[in-house]
Amino acid sequence: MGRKVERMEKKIAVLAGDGIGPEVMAEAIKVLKVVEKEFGIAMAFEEADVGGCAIDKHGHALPEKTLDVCRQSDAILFGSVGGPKWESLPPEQQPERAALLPLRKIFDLFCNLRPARVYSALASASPLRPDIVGDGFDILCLRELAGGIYFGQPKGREGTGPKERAYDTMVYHRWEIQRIARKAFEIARTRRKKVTSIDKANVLTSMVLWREVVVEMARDYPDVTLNHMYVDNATMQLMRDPHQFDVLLCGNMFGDILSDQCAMLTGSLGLLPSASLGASDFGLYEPAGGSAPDIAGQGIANPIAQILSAALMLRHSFHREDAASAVERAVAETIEAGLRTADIARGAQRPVSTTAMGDAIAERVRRS
Ligand SMILES: NC(=O)c1ccc[n+]([C@@H]2O[C@H](COP(=O)([O-])OP(=O)(O)OC[C@H]3O[C@@H](n4cnc5c(N)ncnc54)[C@H](O)[C@@H]3O)[C@@H](O)[C@H]2O)c1
Ligand SMILES: CC(C)[C@H](C(=O)O)[C@@H](O)C(=O)O
Ligand SMILES: [Mg+2]
Repeated sequence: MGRKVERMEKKIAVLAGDGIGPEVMAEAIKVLKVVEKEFGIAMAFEEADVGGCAIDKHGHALPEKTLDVCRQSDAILFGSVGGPKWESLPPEQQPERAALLPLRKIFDLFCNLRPARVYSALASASPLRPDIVGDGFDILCLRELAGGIYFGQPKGREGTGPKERAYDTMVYHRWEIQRIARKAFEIARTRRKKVTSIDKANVLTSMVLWREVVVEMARDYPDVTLNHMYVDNATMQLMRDPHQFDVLLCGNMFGDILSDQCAMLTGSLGLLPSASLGASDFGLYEPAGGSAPDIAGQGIANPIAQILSAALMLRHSFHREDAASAVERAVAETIEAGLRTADIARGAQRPVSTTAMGDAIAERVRRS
């Protein structure tokens, strides 16, 4: 079929984590094993402990050995971390703070792509009215991932009694805004050429700088339309008319919040993949949603976000557009064929298990 055969083996650090992480990860690996065979991409998968399960086994959410596995890999495929079991630990030891945020920071993965698109067969799974969903929409939530209030200093907690206080600081440097804005404009050029920059410049000084820098950067991209929107209005506009958006350029916290909203507007959080990228081909790929403790262990989680994250890895870290789009097509066709996990089943539709959804997608990749 004239497909390119990769000579170099791609090393993938597989960090499944907690809750539904291992369940959905198994389906993504299943699909990647078919890709390996059908598309001639040699892949070596190395599993490593992360999150709450790593705390239980090794006393730390991100053991040094896991970090070494990541350092020696071409990409990280990440599941999810956290859950009620570890919520009583001191905040800085909890899986999210002690594993996921350090991974993003250590590898300087500042650029987080969260593509939210409506599959035509799934339009009825969206909570939006049919006349609003229309033929569907396709929004790229582009989230700055290595700065902002998540990492800004100082942060802390001090004092006791009524005077006890706790604080976080929203900090953005010019260079941090420049590099994520450049990505937004470059990506918009490959799409519908529109960037909506989300801020709260009417209140937050860091967001005043955000807006100024985005305006400056836009001068290099006269072919791209730029507009600005306050984050509170954006939550409303996403419900009212999602079609007005192409690339949503967001800081770290606003992107976290708006991406969950975008996911649900497409039908479920279980559909939204993500790619966290830096300056090189290396990336971390994970579903936008979390460990879903409410459904973990039941075999009913939707594996699509994890499988689509693997597709993003094929595209962005391995530059295999052919394999990436084959996986995305297989997902679309499986949905067209009527398969639904519980989160996207509506009315009389009978939900299938996590494994059945993974099997069906893998089979379609095999036949592609
Ligand atoms: N990347 C990550 O590791 C990550 C991301 C978000 C939340 N978390 C952590 O996960 C834990 C639970 O957080 P939460 O409940 O706020 O958010 P969550 O994303 O885990 O779950 C929110 C809701 O979405 C549903 N959901 C999520 N993914 C799904 C899937 N694949 N299929 C079907 N339904 C799905 C869940 O069942 C739940 O009802 C917390 O510890 C949180 O910090 C981790
Ligand atoms: C688990 C948490 C630290 C994480 C975030 O806030 O970035 C998650 O919500 C996400 O969207 O990736
Ligand atoms: Mg989130």
